[in-house]
Amino acid sequence: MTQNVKISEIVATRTIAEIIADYPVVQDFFINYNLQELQQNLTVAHALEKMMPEQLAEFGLDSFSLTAELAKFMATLVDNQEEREKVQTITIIGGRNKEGQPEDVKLTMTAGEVVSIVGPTGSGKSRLLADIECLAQGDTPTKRQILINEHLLSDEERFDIGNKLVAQLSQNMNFVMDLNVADFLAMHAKSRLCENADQVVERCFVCANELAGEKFTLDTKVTQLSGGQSRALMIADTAYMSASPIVLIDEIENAGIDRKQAISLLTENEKIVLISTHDPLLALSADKRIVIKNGGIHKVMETSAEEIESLSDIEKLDALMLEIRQQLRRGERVRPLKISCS
Ligand SMILES: Nc1ncnc2c1ncn2[C@@H]1O[C@H](COP(=O)(O)OP(=O)(O)OP(=O)(O)O)[C@@H](O)[C@H]1O
Repeated sequence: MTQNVKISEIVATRTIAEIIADYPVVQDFFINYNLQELQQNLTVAHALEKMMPEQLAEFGLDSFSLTAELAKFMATLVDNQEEREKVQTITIIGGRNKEGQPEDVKLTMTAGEVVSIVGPTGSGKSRLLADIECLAQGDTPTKRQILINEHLLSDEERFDIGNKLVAQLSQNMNFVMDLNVADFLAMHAKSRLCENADQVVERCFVCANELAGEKFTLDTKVTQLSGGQSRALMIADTAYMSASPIVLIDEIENAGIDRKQAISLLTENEKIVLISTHDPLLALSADKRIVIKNGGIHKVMETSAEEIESLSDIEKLDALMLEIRQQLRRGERVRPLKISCS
């Protein structure tokens, strides 16, 4: 409420130029209503007075309702920003494993932390990600609770903020809209109120192509992208356009993309990143790992100094496997290997 009063005051008293200086995305609001010609040295109300009423009537608006629309737009902008900035920690409070035994865990993850989730196939890794995605409150099969900043969320908060807090990159991504890559990215940039949308779209495209094995163009239809290319596109999209402070990744390893680069991209900007994985390189690149067994959190382990040291050897092994994969893909014979085990 106080926030909305403050925004109304800003809209009523500041010039358009001043508002745009503080909230650059507001420029897009005026472009949407074809009002880019408004005199920027005036307040919104004064600038609108100087316009032909027909111009606004085209959108079924008058000066009063347009000012109210702008205040609403700015309030949403500020609310979203504040909610994201507010997330310092997420906490998992244990529930029950598949046999109904208690999961004796309270695990808190802080902004900037990368946590991997490991465990046998079918053990419950994706379930844990799903619990975080829906901000579970004891109402999923695991009976876990997820706290934000150490607080239980009310139903209203949970459904109101869930979508804004969590970005999910799942195993199977199917695009349903038949847009090309350029339009798809532009649509996302717009709906997420990105500043400098054109630049962000370009950056996403270049980055997605760096991550993906096979190149694609801005004209490629998203429905024609391969699994790996779609994954790469969505990783770049999440990294550059999503302001969600929590990123959940379900098995990135089979996508044929540069996983290390993908993770370092996603871990920029103080996000909390959780990755379910069977890949040793990814598991050990995290700050800690959650070990899942029989549907429950069995252990939480910090990545040790020794494990970090062995990462460079694991990377060499990984590069070797990649090279073998490439040879197979190119239709070549796999060259003899010379491996020494210590
Ligand atoms: N604590 C639990 N209580 C009840 N059901 C559970 C629990 N944990 C997981 N499950 C269920 O077990 C099934 C397998 O779990 P899930 O798909 O999360 O496994 P996974 O480790 O991600 O497997 P994969 O490595 O093959 O992707 C799912 O149906 C899930 O809902």
